[in-house]
Amino acid sequence: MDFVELRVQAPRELADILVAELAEVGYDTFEDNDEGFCAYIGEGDFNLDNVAEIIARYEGIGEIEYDHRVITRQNWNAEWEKNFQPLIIADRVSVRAPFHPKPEPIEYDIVIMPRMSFGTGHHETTALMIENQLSIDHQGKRVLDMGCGTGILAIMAAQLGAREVLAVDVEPWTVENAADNAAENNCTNIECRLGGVEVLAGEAPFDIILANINRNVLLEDMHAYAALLPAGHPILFSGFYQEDLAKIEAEAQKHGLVFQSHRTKNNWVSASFLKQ
Ligand SMILES: C[S@@+](CC[C@H](N)C(=O)[O-])C[C@H]1O[C@@H](n2cnc3c(N)ncnc32)[C@H](O)[C@@H]1O
Repeated sequence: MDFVELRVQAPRELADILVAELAEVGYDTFEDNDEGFCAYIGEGDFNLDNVAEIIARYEGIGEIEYDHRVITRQNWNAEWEKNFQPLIIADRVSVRAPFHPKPEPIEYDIVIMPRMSFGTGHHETTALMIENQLSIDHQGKRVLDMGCGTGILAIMAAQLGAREVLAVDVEPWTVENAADNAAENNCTNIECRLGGVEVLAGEAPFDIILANINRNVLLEDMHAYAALLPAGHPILFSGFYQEDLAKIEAEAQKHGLVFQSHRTKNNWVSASFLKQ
C-alpha cells in the first residue's frame, strides 16, 4: 500500500475548512505546517478531480496552492521515524518511539512504532482524548477504542488499569500497527480487530467507549456505540471541530447520551458524554 501526500498552502482560516472537507472524502491524517498542511490518503483512494473540485469552491476566498506526491509504504515509515518527536501530555503521559529514551520520572509511558497510522499523540484530538481519559476511572473496566489508529488510546486505557480493551479500525495496516504497539507496551489485554461498526455485533456491553474518528462517522455510527454502553457509563468522542459540537450533541441526545464537558485545542474538540 502506497500513500499520497497532498501538500496545501492556504491561509489558516481556509486551511481548517479544507482539512474538514478532505476528511469527508477519506483523508485521515493531517499535519499542519507554517504554510498550510499536508493531508494523507491511500493511493487507491486518491482522486485528483475530487481535490480540484474542493479547492475550486474556496479559491475565491483566499490564495490556495497544492501539489501531491506518492510515498511508498517503505519511505512512509522512514519519514515518520525521522520526524517523530517524543512528547509529554498533561505532564503525566510520555509518548515516544522505541528509539527515544524514557523520560524520568513519568507516570505513564506509551511507546509507539511511528508507522503510517494516525495516533502518535501529536494531533490535538489524540492529546485531548488522553487528557479526558486521565479523568476517568479505568480500573478493571472493559473498554472499546473505535478508530484505534496506532492503538494509543487503547494502550492508555490498559495502562490506566482497564481489564480488557477492544481496539477497532477500518484500515488493515492500522490494525496491524495497533497490535504491534500493544505488544511493544506489553498490553496482552488489547484485542485489535479490523472493521467498522459491523464488527461490534454480538459484543457484550463496554464500561467505557472511546471514539476519535471524524464527525460523519460519529454521526452515522453513534447509535451502535450507545447501544453497547450501559446507563451511567462514559463515552468520549473526538475528531471534529467546535462548530460541529452542537450536531454531535444533538445526535448523542437521541441515543440517551448526556453531554458532560469538552476540551478544545486549535478548534478541535474532545467531548465527554454519559449514558442515561
Ligand atoms: C483520528 S484517527 C484516531 C486514531 C487514534 N485513536 C488517536 O486517537 O490518535 C481516526 C481513525 O479512525 C479510523 N476510522 C475511520 N473510519 C472508521 C470507522 N467507520 N470505524 C472505525 N474506524 C474508523 C481511521 O482509519 C483512523 O485510524
